[in-house]
Formats: sequence, structure tokens, C-alpha cells
Amino acid sequence: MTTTFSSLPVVDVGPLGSPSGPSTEEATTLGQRLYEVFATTGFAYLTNVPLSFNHADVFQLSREFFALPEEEKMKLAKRSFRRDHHNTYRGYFPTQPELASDNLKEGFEMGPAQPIHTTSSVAPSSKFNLAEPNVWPDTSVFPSRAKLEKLYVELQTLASQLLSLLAVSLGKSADFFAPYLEDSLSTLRLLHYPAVSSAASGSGTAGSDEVKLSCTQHTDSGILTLLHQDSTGGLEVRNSSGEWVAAPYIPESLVVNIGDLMAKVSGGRFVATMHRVCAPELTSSAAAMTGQQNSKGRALGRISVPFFFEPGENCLVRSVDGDEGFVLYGEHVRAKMKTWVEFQDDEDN
Ligand SMILES: O=C(O)CCC(=O)C(=O)O
Ligand SMILES: [Fe+2]
Repeated sequence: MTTTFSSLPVVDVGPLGSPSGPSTEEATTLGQRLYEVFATTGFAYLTNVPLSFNHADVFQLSREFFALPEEEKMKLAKRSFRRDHHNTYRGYFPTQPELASDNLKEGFEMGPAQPIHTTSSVAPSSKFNLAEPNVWPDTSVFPSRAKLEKLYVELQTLASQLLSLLAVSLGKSADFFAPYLEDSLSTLRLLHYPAVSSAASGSGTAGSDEVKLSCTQHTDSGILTLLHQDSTGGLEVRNSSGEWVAAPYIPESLVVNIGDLMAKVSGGRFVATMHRVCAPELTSSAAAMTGQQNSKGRALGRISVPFFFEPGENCLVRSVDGDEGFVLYGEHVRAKMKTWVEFQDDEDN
């Protein structure tokens, strides 16, 4: 059950970075701590994360992508935005102000670098190919592909380490989630929420119901999310009293949260907590500059980089309690996609 928390807990995962891995005692303590936070807030900050990238590296990569000319980004647009493109699930989505002014964001999504050759046993003829290869800008305009691929691998490793601790905390063996790693379709998503002028951002203050949003309230659909957020602020998490609690920037931390499927897998022990993003405000000095870039050519607004740990399409997801109910991951994600603004268009799924 979500509780009436007023801030998010901080979990030091330093022991995961030790070359020989955490000691048995450290793993037990960490697993219990993670169990406790996922059973209450469903959200936490992780500090001392075992990544070779610091925040400056990650946000630089992301800003480099969003600073590309619109025309370069649109070369990577998903099929819903460019009918002549083949990519349906990976690639770029532009902002859609006409569709959803409270979901104003552009993004770029990538999956595993190595192509996955399984076909969906669920929806072989679906217009979304979850296992399709990534698409990339030309190296002459974006030389950082290898770095993003490396970040992806490191986040996947971290997610699998966390899952192993959670498995034990749920009374299962440490390799309980090994089948989830097979043909895993995890997504690394670069997000840019453009700044909105204060006139347009409404009169509501953060935490209130009238606040202007750039990402409407939702729970994440999958297993586990690891989020890099920049210092702009705006992320809010809802507690059990229905209050929106700010999740401000903590240098070098990652925000971690549970998705709907993991709540199910945990037999309802873990909570997938509702969250949203308030629109970043365009300050008057920034507004005086042209477009959405400051004098250094940086994109104005919030940058965040969520990593969604996702199993393979044919992974059987069921509760640790061994209840009858189960779902194939591909089936689950396709049902969810119908509700996501960046996948909506005028055709049927
Ligand atoms: O930008 C953020 O901080 C949150 C993004 C998010 O919740 C999502 O993409 O699911
Ligand atoms: Fe989310």
C-alpha cells in the first residue's frame, strides 16, 4: 500500500559496485531495504549507483541529441509520424502540441543494440514491432551512439542486479528473474520537455491540481524504471492521501520506481505509484532568447532519461505466489500502448 509519505527515501546501492559484488549480508540488507521502499512509496532515490557515466555525461548526450536540427530528428521519426518510415517502436517522436498540451515532450527511444530475432507469439501481424532494430542519426551529426549503447548495457546490468535482490526479498531464488532477461526489450528513452511560458503554464502551483503538466499522471507499465532527471525539477509522486509530493533533483542519484507488472509479480506487495511531470517554466530572461535554445545552444526545459526494464515479448509474467493469472509481456505492453500519446494515430493497432 502506498503510504502518506512526504518525501522519497534514499537507498545507497554502493555495495553493488564492488568488483566481487555485494557480500551476502550486504545483499540481504539491501534487498530488505528495497522491499520496504517498494512496499510503501514505490519510489526511491538510488545513490552511489554503479555506472561509469555521471550526470553531466548523461545530460550532455541527451542535449546533444535534442540540439540536432528538426530535420535530422525527423529522419528517425516513428511510422506514426512519417508514413514512409519502417520503424514503429524505436526512434524519435516529436512534440504534439495539437494533440495533448499537457503531454508536451519530444523523445528518442532505443532498445538493445543486438537485434532480437524472436517473433511475437501474441501479435505477429501487429503494426508495432517491439523487437525492431534501433535507428540512429548519421555519425557526422551525432557521434555518440556507442556511448548511449554503453549506457543502455550498464542500466540493464543495474536493473538485473536490483531484480535479483528483489527476488530474494520476495522469497525466491536470486535468479528468479533470469527468464525476464532473455530477449529483454528494455527501452532507454531520452526526453525533452520544452519550457512553457509562465502565461501558458497556468496559475496552479506545484503540488496542486491546476498545475500545468508536461506529462500527465500515470503509473509505469512494466517492471522497473531507472530515471536520470536533470536539475530542472517537476517530477511529482502521489501519496496515499492523494497529495503530490515533489521529487526534487539529487545530484548523481537515479530515481527508481516499480511498474504495474512488477506490482503484479510481487503479488501486490509492491506498489506502482502514480507520478506526473509539471511543465518547466520559461523564465523571462530565457523567453527573450529565440526558440527553445539558450545562447549556448542548449535545449531549454527539462531533460530526463528513463530506462524501462522490460522482459522479452514472449516472457510469461506471473505472480510469485503462483496464482493462476499470467500475462505474456508482449500482450501487456500492446494493450498499454493504446493509451500512450506518442503511439496514437488514426489507424487501429
Ligand atoms: O521525466 C520524468 O521525470 C518522468 C518520465 C516518466 O514518468 C515516464 O516517461 O514514464
Ligand atoms: Fe513514468
